[in-house]
This record gives sequence, structure tokens and C-alpha cells, in this order.
Amino acid sequence: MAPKVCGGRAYVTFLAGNGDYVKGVVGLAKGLRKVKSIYPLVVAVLPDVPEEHRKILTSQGCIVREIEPVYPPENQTQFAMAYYVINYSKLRIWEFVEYSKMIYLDGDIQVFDNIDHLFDLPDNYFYAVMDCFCEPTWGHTPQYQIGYCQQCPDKVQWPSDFGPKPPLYFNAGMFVYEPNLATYRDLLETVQATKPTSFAEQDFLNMYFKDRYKPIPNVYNLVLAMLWRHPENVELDKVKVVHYCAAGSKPWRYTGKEENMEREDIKMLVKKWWDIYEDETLDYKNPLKMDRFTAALLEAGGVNFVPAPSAA
Ligand SMILES: O=c1ccn([C@@H]2O[C@H](COP(=O)(O)OP(=O)(O)O)[C@@H](O)[C@H]2O)c(=O)[nH]1
Ligand SMILES: OC[C@H]1O[C@H](O[C@@H]2[C@@H](O)[C@H](O)[C@@H](O)[C@H](O)[C@@H]2O)[C@H](O)[C@@H](O)[C@H]1O
Ligand SMILES: [Mn+2]
Repeated sequence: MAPKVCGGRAYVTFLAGNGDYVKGVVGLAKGLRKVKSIYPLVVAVLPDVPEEHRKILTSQGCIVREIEPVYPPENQTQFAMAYYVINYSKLRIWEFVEYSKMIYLDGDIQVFDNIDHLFDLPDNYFYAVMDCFCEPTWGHTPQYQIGYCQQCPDKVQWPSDFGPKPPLYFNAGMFVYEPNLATYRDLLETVQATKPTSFAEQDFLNMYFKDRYKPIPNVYNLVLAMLWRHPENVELDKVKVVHYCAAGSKPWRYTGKEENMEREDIKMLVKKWWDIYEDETLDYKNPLKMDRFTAALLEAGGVNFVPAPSAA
């Protein structure tokens, strides 16, 4: 039966495997609560996410939705990292049509300022922050080889004999989109006819939404490499969303040993993540799970407790 379509809005993230990314999602749920977002967090989980992790997420007020994996066509492409293949499964979130507008956030993202206003962006576009081509993970591309980056388009001109300049390219760790069944079916059909490339679903989404992509300011998805690649484009005290995607920067497994990880700004951002993750006052307080003592007090006072609808 087709899911009910309503004007709902929600944040959505993606969780795969039985590893420690669940800590990233718990951190994200608590971070959204800390900035007083009024929308819930949906977590699209692959079948391999264990029941125990799902219970942790539900106890933190998340809406857990199981999705089936999406596999790209067979191919010998060496992804930037082999695990990127599972990221194609992110495409299932276009099927969540009980929501009219969603903001996707990777599990290695933290929201430090309220961004609920992004839900009011005009419909029919795909909003995301522009990525950077200067990390070695881009070593296979002409952009990297000639030192061209969209973050500083005037530094190195795109050579005319290289053909047209590459269209603006977004980081797929955060985006504002509208779930839609027709788009969902077309995405899945198109992916089966598209040769996989090194950044997997990120490359695919850039190709698919090329004519509807609208860049939004870097403050909505600080790709950490920007700190050392394009510091002139970063005002750290204005950043609202931090994306811990640089190698070695995942806060829950941070050692400080990888390149750039000993930087003071990285240490500060990792600490900011931990401060939220360990803050018990940010744990979800299910109004329905009121303790017996409070319930008895209310009962004695003749108050029939009717729980308010829960926020994120
Ligand atoms: O083992 C994994 C790998 C990835 N992910 C999810 O897929 C997203 C994209 O992967 P990742 O953030 O590691 O890619 P990066 O942004 O670092 O390139 C993660 O944020 C998680 O939400 C996951 O749940 N388990
Ligand atoms: O599956 C491909 C992934 O591609 C993106 O990560 C990349 C990209 O940001 C590069 O520009 C960085 O150089 C690299 O470090 C980083 O891993 C998304 O963040 C992630 O969600 C996912 O889509
Ligand atoms: Mn990420």
C-alpha cells in the first residue's frame, strides 16, 4: 500500500553495518536536540544493523526505518574507498514520501546551530554545499592533476583544451531534497545503467541532479579539508554544520595521528562533538516513560497526564 503522503518534514541519516558509526548517529540525534530542532531524525538502516543498535537509536528518539541495499552494476572501478559501494543505498531515502521535505545528513556530521530554516527553501531543487577537489582522494581526476578547484576557480584556469569546465559539484554528506516515488524509481533505474565511479553515489547524485543543483553556503556542511585547503573560505565561528569526513577525523575513533589531525581547530571540533555525545542532559526524555513517582504525584493531584507529541 502506498505510504501516506503528508506535509511532514524530517532530518534523515543512513546507517550501515554493526560498527561504530552508530555513535555518529547518536551524536547527531543529540546535536539536533541541543539546537532545538522541531523535526524528528529518521535513520535509514541496512539489514546488517543489529537490533541492539536500533534500540539505542529508538531510545534516543530516532525513527528507525529499515531499507534494502542498492548495488550499482558490476564494475571494476576502484572506489575512493571500497566501502563506498554501500553508500548507493542512500538512494532509498527518496522513497520516504510520508515526508514532503527532508534534510539528509551523514552519520559523521554534527549540527552545532539550528538549520530548520533550510526546510523553507523553494521546492524542486537539490540544495547542497560545494565540495573541494584538493585532497589526494581526488588524485585520479584532471581537476586535481592541474590544481583546479571550484572553491578557488580563479587560482588555476580550466584549460580550454580540457573541454567544458566541470559543472558545480556538491558533497553528498548533506543535502535538502523532496522524497518522490517517480524520482525514486528513476534514480534506481538510472543507477543500473550508470558505470560506477570513484565517489560512488556522490558522483551519481551530482550527475543526476546537475540541472537542479543549487549551492548553499559552506557553513551548512564544513568539509574539514577546507580548513587546510581553503582557509580563506572558512569562518569557523559562523559554521553551523561540521562534516568529519577527513581521514582520521571521525570523533568516535579519533587518535590525532593522521595528517592534519594534530591541528588545534580539528582538536577543538572533535572535542565539541564529544561534549555533545557525552552530555546526558541531551538524552531523549520520552514523555511517555515518566517515572512512577512523578506519575503518582500527578495522579494524587488529580492531574491526568496527557503526553505532548514528542519532538526529535
Ligand atoms: O561503515 C559505514 C560506512 C558509512 N556509513 C554511513 O554512510 C555515510 C557516508 O560514509 P562516510 O561518512 O564514511 O563517507 P565520507 O563522508 O567520510 O566520505 C556515513 O556518514 C554513515 O552515515 C555507515 O553507516 N557505516
Ligand atoms: O560515497 C562517496 C562519499 O563521498 C563523500 O565523501 C568524500 C568527498 O567528500 C571527497 O570530496 C573527500 O575528499 C573525501 O574525503 C570524502 O570521503 C561524501 O562525504 C560521502 O557521504 C559519500 O557520499
Ligand atoms: Mn561523511
